[in-house]
Amino acid sequence: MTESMMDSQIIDQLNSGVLLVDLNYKLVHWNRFLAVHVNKSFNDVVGQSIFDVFPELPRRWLERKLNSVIQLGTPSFCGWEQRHHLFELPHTRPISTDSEFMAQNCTFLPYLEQQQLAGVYILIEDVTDVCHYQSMLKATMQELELATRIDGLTKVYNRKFWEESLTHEFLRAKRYACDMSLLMFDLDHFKSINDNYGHQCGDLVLVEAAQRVNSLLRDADILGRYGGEEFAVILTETAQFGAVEVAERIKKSLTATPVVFNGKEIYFSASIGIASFNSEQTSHETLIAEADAALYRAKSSGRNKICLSPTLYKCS
Ligand SMILES: Nc1nc2c(ncn2[C@@H]2O[C@H](COP(=O)(O)OP(=O)(O)OP(=O)(O)O)[C@@H](O)[C@H]2O)c(=O)[nH]1
Repeated sequence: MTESMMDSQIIDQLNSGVLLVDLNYKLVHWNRFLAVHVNKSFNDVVGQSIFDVFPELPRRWLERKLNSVIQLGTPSFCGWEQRHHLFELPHTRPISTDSEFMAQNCTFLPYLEQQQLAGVYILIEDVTDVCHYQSMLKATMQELELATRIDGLTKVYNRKFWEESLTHEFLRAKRYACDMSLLMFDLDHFKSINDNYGHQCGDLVLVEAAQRVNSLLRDADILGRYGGEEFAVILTETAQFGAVEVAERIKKSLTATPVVFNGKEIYFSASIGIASFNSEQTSHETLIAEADAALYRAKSSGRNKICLSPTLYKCS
């Protein structure tokens, strides 16, 4: 057995495509893997241009690639992350993937005959599994990243992310002298809802309150769960007057209809504190402290009220 016969037997056993083109891009050889996946025997295609056999190939790009291998005599590579596939070969994996075609890593190697460059070998490696698992990993990472920002119960932002956002918005407002307001609201007598109807009912009220408020806000506003039954909203580009309007809407929406739990109607309300950005405030914490003080006044003046910071506005 000659060395070249052994080579071609090994090449035929490979679980990757091996294809040889001459300097005019005509097919000189391909292995069994390709014959199976293209569903054509080598004899059907020998001597034909690679671009006729695979009309889907990006001709200009591939010609440039092959030319550089021919001219420089050095290998080249195209991974699936750059191009998912070059050749439209079906994949045979029993997994659902994003594409009906096999994801490929393609390597281009100079082919020498008697020390002379005579063509280019193209190795086609099936990386459908790698591509699939990478996509799954990416999706999971994105979900995880989202989970670190979201409150598990109410699905609004958690306190950590919300406070980071406030830091950012505060700096922006200070730098560009923008309007910005903060609403902090706390459900009234929430303990008695838990005590009278159970924690599941309390949870339902929290979820419903968050949803109602979220539906009233602009896309640029940032709603977060600050703690237990306390929420906070950053109203970007919103001065005090606008913030009062939003607070009135929230107050109305929360009290308008009850939550129904086990056939019982549970009415609920919230007390709301408002603080607006001004250039004398030194940090976002000042703003929180002012909104919190206003919320405290809303509670102590009877609940289901809106109060502004500082005390220049009477609670309504
Ligand atoms: N169901 C439920 N209850 C919660 C959750 N987080 C905090 N709480 C409850 O919320 C209640 C808050 O009670 P308080 O701080 O006394 O406030 P309140 O009863 O709303 O009274 P005011 O705020 O003064 O109107 C406590 O009973 C907490 O256990 C939660 O995620 N789910």
